[in-house]
Amino acid sequence: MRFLTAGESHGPQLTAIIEGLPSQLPLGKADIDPWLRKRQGGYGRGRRMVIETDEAQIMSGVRAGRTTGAPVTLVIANKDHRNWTEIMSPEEGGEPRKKALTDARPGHADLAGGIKYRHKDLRDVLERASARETAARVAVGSVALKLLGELGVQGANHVVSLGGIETKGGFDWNALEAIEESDLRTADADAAAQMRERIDAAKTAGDTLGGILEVRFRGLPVGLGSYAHYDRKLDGRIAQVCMSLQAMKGVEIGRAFDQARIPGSSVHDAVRYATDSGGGYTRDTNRAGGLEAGMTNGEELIVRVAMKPIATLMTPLPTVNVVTHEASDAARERSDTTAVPAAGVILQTIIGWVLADAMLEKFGGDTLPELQERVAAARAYEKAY
Ligand SMILES: Cc1cc2nc3c(=O)[nH]c(=O)nc-3n(C[C@H](O)[C@H](O)[C@H](O)COP(=O)(O)O)c2cc1C
Ligand SMILES: C=C(O[C@@H]1CC(C(=O)O)=C[C@@H](OP(=O)(O)O)[C@H]1O)C(=O)O
Repeated sequence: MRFLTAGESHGPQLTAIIEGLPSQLPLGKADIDPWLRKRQGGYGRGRRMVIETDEAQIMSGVRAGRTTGAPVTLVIANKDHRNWTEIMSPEEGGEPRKKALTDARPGHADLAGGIKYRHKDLRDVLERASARETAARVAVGSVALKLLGELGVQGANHVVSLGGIETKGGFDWNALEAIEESDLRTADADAAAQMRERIDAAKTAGDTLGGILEVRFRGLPVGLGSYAHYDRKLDGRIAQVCMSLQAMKGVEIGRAFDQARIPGSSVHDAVRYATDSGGGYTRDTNRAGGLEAGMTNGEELIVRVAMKPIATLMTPLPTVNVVTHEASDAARERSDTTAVPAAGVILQTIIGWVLADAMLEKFGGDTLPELQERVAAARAYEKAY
């Protein structure tokens, strides 16, 4: 499978085209829109999220609630565009240049992007660098999650820490409802209350906060990805999509950074075979986070990602005006104080894409029923092996 997205933050719409989906996959707005709404949520987001109520229009590739095998086109309107029609107009004219953004924000794409594409109005950079683009990626990823669901794979995401406040108790699949109900995507209500206070304080100070997200998937068959070549290794492919998400600066599988400090006997997962309960391999622990040698090993996939604090500061850092070269304060654009909870939602959907793609690679199939048959056969083989 492959996909492309297009669209600017304040342009008319975001567009995504997915190619290579099997036919006969039940698919409708109801599979996509809840993910778009979740991505907009979370305590600490800015006023843009009040303007937008994201929903996807399915423009091709689906008829009567099922994929046909043709490319699927998804469109998400930017409601805010009506306030930016002149500034964003593709026509040549004065308006965009009059309001040029020239005070490059440290931590954002502005300066390097301006030099790279030779823009002096840094809006030409930020419009596409903006994480608004992630609405399109989430729409695409939600389709992947739908496919995974049909193949018996379930995902989850939660906030591990935000602004230095750690959640306690780890992750529990039984706590999914509490996570979904929390505006900080954690079942730890005490930590959430502290996070809210810290976000309020950061906002008052004109500052911003980052955090750590965890994404999990269970029900994955053994052997997605491969050890045979670097670009087929699933850990590398997962890290790529995570790192390509705006503001993500670190990825670990399992608890890799802690494990780097302790001996192997406390890191690797002992193997058993369950002769008494219908067969199948089990592990005493899952410290590897479900991946060995670039392949799923049948255990739960655990990915953790570090998000840096938002770059746009209302109490700005010193910068330089790229037209006059004079010292100035970094541009103050409307902005989020934190987007950590939203990032968990995005990460789950985009990792879901990698997993769905790896499923299709291993099992093939032009249609969902063929894929389902092959996955079922692989699961039986895994147990008996
Ligand atoms: C959901 C989400 C929302 C974001 N909102 C903002 C924002 O309001 N203001 C901002 O400066 N950066 C925001 N960012 C981060 C920037 O887009 C990002 O830092 C920038 O594109 C530079 O890329 P890099 O941080 O990956 O180096 C957001 C990121 C995500 C994932
Ligand atoms: C629009 C979204 O996020 C935006 C991401 C973003 C950035 O610089 O990345 C900057 C802000 O843009 P605006 O100035 O329009 O409020 C965020 O709101 C979104 O997530 O849908």
